[in-house]
Amino acid sequence: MTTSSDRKELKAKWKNEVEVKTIAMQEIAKHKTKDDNWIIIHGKVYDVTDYGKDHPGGLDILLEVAGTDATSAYEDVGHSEDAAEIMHSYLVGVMEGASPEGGGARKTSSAQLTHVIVRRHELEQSAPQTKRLLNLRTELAAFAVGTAGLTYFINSCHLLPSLTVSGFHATGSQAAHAGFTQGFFTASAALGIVGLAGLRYLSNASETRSFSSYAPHLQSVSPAGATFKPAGVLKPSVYRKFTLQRKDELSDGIYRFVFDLPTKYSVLGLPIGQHVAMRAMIDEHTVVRSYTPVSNNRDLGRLELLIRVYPKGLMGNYLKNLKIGETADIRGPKGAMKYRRSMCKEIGMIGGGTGITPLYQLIRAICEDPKDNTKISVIYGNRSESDIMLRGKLDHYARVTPHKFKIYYTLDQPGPEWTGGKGHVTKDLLKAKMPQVSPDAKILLCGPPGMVNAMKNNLVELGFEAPGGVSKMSDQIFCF
Ligand code: HEM
Repeated sequence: MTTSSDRKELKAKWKNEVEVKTIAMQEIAKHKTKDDNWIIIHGKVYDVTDYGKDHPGGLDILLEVAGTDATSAYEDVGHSEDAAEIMHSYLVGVMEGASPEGGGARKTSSAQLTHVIVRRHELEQSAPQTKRLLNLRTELAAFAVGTAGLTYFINSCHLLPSLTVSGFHATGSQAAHAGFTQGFFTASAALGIVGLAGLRYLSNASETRSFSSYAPHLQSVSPAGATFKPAGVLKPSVYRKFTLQRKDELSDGIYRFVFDLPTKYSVLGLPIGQHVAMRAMIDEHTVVRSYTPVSNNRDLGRLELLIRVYPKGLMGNYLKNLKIGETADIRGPKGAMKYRRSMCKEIGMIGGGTGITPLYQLIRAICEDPKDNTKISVIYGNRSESDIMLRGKLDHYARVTPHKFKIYYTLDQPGPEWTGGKGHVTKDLLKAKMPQVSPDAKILLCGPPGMVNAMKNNLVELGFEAPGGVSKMSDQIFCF
């Protein structure tokens, strides 16, 4: 972990390093091999040849962008501050034509841009309206309270009757006038109170315009909330501490870890399809792993992870040994997938082992959303029956929403009683279980790299478009 003094040192170093040479694009483009890999991020040139083997995202992904501007790919991943600091040590120059801050080469993904525009639009629209409503509400409240108070005062002092009866020997018209005045004040008070209640109702209703303007405990209205990015507790580039509330071993090696969010009404703020990164110091090394929670924004106050703990798995064992009440560093959301309702008509999913967790996020969102009619077909492969994760939930969705969700389990080592699929996922099985190639169909893959690569090749042979090295929402075959 980098301390604040390390950070200061790095910043000072960085200041000097800004004076580095300017490099032309033609020159940068020549460094595009495993043994000589330069990339551009925000207008700065980095030699990542030596970093490849240590890169938590893998060497291959850095090779995909070798010799090119990798800014948008880098930004799409949602790297942490740590990544930005590590990067400084690999700086070799500034791209010719880039601004001193590197802003010239900075690209903002269209998704981010849309988000900012929508937010600004919402603010412009709603702020004056809310202000107007507030002013009106205050004025009416003052009027109502004032008139009600005056009426009460007049009535309680019997001021009007005494005026009419004793002092002035009221005439018929004076008595009528007093009655009118009393009636006027009473009616004004009543109207003021009714008006106030009406305005309160209207301004509450206006809050439904923007998801983020709800009080947190009102935010999780439906799984469709996933199409927004609610103001959750996660921070994309800063790790926050979350306290372990419980851990259970569900079956051999599969653990559930439940972390508390800051309050019991807090919303995690994870768009469907995205994941979180967890960081820990293990044997003096910083270890970072990505996990997709099985809880979502509807599960207020908690973050739930389902993890297979392998005997040598660093983070799995770290979590297994974490005590209740201790904290873990988590940041997010991360990842290129942000599911939107009815993003396509059919989704095929192929999951292997723990790779079911990101797929499950989408399955849950779609099956629990009556307005989402996307059809999902899943092939879920495991070694043995006891390795199948989330089986109860998956079978439940297949039972209650059979018109949109089908699942086919296959095992490498099935027991004698097993009636599902056996062995590896073949091209024939893909043909039988996955959607046909169409612009309205997507295939999502998540599992061990061997499985993912084999599936990619088979699907491409079946006619699906081959994806690039860095996953994009627009890919027909999307790899988590
Ligand atoms: C000098 C440049 C880079 C540095 C220092 C760097 C560093 C890191 C670090 C520290 C992580 C762990 C997570 C975090 O703390 O953010 C990470 C993850 C990752 N990085 Fe990079 N990175 C670089 C460039 C890139 C580029 C150009 C790409 C894409 C083409 C990329 C793709 C990824 C991916 C996919 C992950 C894994 C994310 C996950 O597991 O959720 N990185 N990187």
